[in-house]
Amino acid sequence: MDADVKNAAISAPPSKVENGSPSHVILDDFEDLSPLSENDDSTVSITVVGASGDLAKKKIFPALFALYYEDCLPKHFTIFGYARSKMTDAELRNMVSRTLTCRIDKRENCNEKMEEFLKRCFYHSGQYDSEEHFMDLDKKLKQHEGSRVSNRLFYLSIPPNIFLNVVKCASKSASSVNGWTRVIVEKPFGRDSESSAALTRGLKQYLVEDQIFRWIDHYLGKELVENLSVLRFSNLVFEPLWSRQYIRNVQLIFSEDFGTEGRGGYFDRYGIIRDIMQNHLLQILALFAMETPISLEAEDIRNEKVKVLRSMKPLQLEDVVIGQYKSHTKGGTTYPGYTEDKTVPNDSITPTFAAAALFINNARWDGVPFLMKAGKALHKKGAEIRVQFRHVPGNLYKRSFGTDLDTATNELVIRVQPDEAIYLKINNKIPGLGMRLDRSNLNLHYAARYSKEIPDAYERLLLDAIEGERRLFIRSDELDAAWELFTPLLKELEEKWIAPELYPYGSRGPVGAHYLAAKYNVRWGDMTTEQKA
Ligand SMILES: NC(=O)C1=CN([C@@H]2O[C@H](COP(=O)(O)OP(=O)(O)OC[C@H]3O[C@@H](n4cnc5c(N)ncnc54)[C@H](OP(=O)(O)O)[C@@H]3O)[C@@H](O)[C@H]2O)C=CC1
Ligand SMILES: O=C1O[C@H](COP(=O)(O)O)[C@@H](O)[C@H](O)[C@H]1O
Repeated sequence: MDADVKNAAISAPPSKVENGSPSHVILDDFEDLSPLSENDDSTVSITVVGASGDLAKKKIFPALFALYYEDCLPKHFTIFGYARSKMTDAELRNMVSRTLTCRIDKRENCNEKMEEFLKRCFYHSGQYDSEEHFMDLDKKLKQHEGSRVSNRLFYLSIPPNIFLNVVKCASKSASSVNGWTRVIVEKPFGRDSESSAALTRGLKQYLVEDQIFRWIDHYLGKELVENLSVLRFSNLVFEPLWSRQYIRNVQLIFSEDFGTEGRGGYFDRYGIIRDIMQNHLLQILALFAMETPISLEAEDIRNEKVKVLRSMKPLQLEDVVIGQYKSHTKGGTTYPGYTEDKTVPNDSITPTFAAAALFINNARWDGVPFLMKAGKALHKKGAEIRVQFRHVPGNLYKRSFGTDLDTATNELVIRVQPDEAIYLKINNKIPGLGMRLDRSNLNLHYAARYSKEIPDAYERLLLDAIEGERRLFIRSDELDAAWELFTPLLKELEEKWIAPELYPYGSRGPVGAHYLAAKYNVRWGDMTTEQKA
């Protein structure tokens, strides 16, 4: 990309992000978001590269439609699908409409809005490494943009080995000449510190940092993850407790009740530690544990997150348990083991489950175990943060809890998905003449409290990228720190050829995870039966 084009890209026209504050931080309702740009002189073209793929169909097109439905896209916008598969515009529209299953489905005028939306969707077939094909795309984009200032967003929804080819061709042949050009790069961003640094160097040959919306971490766009800072920094009752003085341990738990079906080829090269822990769970940990940022500006939040990541104690092999699911028959149905997937080598030792104990070496968190657990093909689907508090010193009601005082400690649960909720387990007197206690939940159950559906994380991230807001994307020093933490462990696992503990499809995962927690006097909160929140 030549210098002029780079400069045009950096000096992006003003968006709704003014004075660095994302406008939606202060809004309490998604509907309040007005169209991004009222400016009739500019247009945004969004090119979904890899439009024929799984993610594009499942997440990106539905999110774009939801944004359109909510009037959050600019007045002038065009969406292009780009991939090698041969397709006409009509075929793309057909594919998109068949897969547009999203939260909008049951809303008023959905069909009408969808028709309007589809009229703005087009397709261009081309190779990923052909500057000529991107030049053809550029011509088509120009036809739609007319004489307006053109802003262009490329979403790389393709396998990582072709990220660089696309960035090279798009930047050389299809960059905007008078507006901004931005590129959203999907995960995985490398396999380790070295490959991640090499990818960053590669991207920087063609783009400047401001243009790169690196490694879209869609967990940061989830409603309850976004709410973490609100919960902590806008309620006096939590922040004073948020330290080693009152918190015994923090648990970050991700589970899926299905295997790698259809994605074995990708997954086997990465495994669950790279797929979930090094990014989604670690990002949540950093947000959870960071100090109060100076402001809500992206850079201030990222500065605090990176301090947490750089304070982490190196991860020890003995603090990690890995597992892999095996075939299991239940109710007459046989669920295949990981290595039975045709795209996975028979002797694969790639972990589909991992648990780890991490520590932050700083004054606030010294000695507090942050336990992470992530697995596929488990008994349920969910993601949650569990904060287990310390015992009440000199507890007057000790006798009411029998010998197991651990069951009497408070626990704050932030259920990220499904069925979003925040609840606090407390001890309470059972009404009556006697003095008997039970455990009850102070419960903020989203479905009961709010009538609105929750936007998909991809909607938020796409909107932010269009607005130029970066707080949910990962800065290069954050990325480096995340890889620095996990790379030595990943290398050791691979070099020592450590075999994962097998667990049956649909089970609660390897027993080793319980021993790991027990080593730190912790019980996994999701393993105990608890009152339904
Ligand atoms: N799917 C998901 O749930 C998630 C995916 N991601 C990431 O998003 C990106 C896209 O994922 P997903 O849609 O699942 O990927 P796909 O495997 O579906 O690939 C997307 C498109 O890329 C093209 N493609 C696939 N393999 C190759 C290849 N070897 N060489 C060149 N082109 C190829 C195909 O289009 P064509 O043949 O038409 O050119 C395909 O439709 C990846 O980086 C993935 O890691 C991240 C989170 C979740
Ligand atoms: O990034 C990924 O996330 C999905 C889980 O996302 P969710 O929003 O459905 O919870 C996971 O299935 C996939 O393996 C991983 O790459």
